[in-house]
Amino acid sequence: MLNIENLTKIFGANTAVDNVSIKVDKPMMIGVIGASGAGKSTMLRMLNRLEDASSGRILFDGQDVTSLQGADKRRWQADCAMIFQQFNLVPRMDVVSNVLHGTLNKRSTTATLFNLYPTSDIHRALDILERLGIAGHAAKRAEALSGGQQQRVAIARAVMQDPKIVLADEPIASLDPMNAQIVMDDLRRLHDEDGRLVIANLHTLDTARRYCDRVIGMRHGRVVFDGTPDQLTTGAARDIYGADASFSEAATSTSIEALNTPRPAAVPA
Ligand SMILES: Nc1ncnc2c1ncn2[C@@H]1O[C@H](COP(=O)(O)OP(=O)(O)OP(=O)(O)O)[C@@H](O)[C@H]1O
Repeated sequence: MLNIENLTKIFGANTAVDNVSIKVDKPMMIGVIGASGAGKSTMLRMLNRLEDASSGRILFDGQDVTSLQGADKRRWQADCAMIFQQFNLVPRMDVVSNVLHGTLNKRSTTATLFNLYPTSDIHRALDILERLGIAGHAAKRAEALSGGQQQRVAIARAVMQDPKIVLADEPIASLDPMNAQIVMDDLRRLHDEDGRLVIANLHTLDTARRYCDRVIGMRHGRVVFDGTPDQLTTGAARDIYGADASFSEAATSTSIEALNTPRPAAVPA
């Protein structure tokens, strides 16, 4: 379904993403790991066309999305929802309106300017918030919510887009361990329950191992590991992070509970 071919991004003298090729045959949850500056964000941003590739192609269901322009590009961006570390909500706007923003790319400018949403969309937004356990906050301003709750609103906004791919760029990097777990559980549900392809940049090995079906390791812009969580040994991690023999997994770990514990259901806010 997704075929990344020889994707490269050059910023001046710096090659941020260097000839990356990745093939994804079916929806799954993919974690991308690597040291700071490895090129993880740049790759994700090229996928949803926030950044243009210097060379290479991204094919989705056979269509080259790297060459899309205008309305076609916006349609692709709607199909390819993005979740950011800092949530990127409109802070003074209420939660349900933030979620309704997920339909922006599919609506006319007039409807958007006058904040006109069909009742069916409002009901859908409330249903999504309900499913994520935060419907009780629907009328509050986004800025009044905790970080974890805001990230769940961002996930709800992504679901509202009904995307084919959900991209998450360090979605839990600003959260405490408990909220990080709730957010990761929600992202996992977008694959398990909705069958979506989810690709998340993660800064901790244990999270990638625990939640992902496939892990891609990047170093200096290149893919240096592509395998299952089981194959992600300490040695493989050392190659990804470029650490010497003293490499400690703890340095890339969060305090999210120990590996292999059953995932609890998301708890309501
Ligand atoms: N807009 C830009 N202009 C110039 N250089 C950039 C730009 N965006 C990223 N870079 C550079 O590209 C390289 C890869 O950055 P990127 O943010 O993709 O890495 P990352 O793996 O996501 O790191 P982090 O985990 O710190 O976010 C870095 O050297 C970075 O400085």
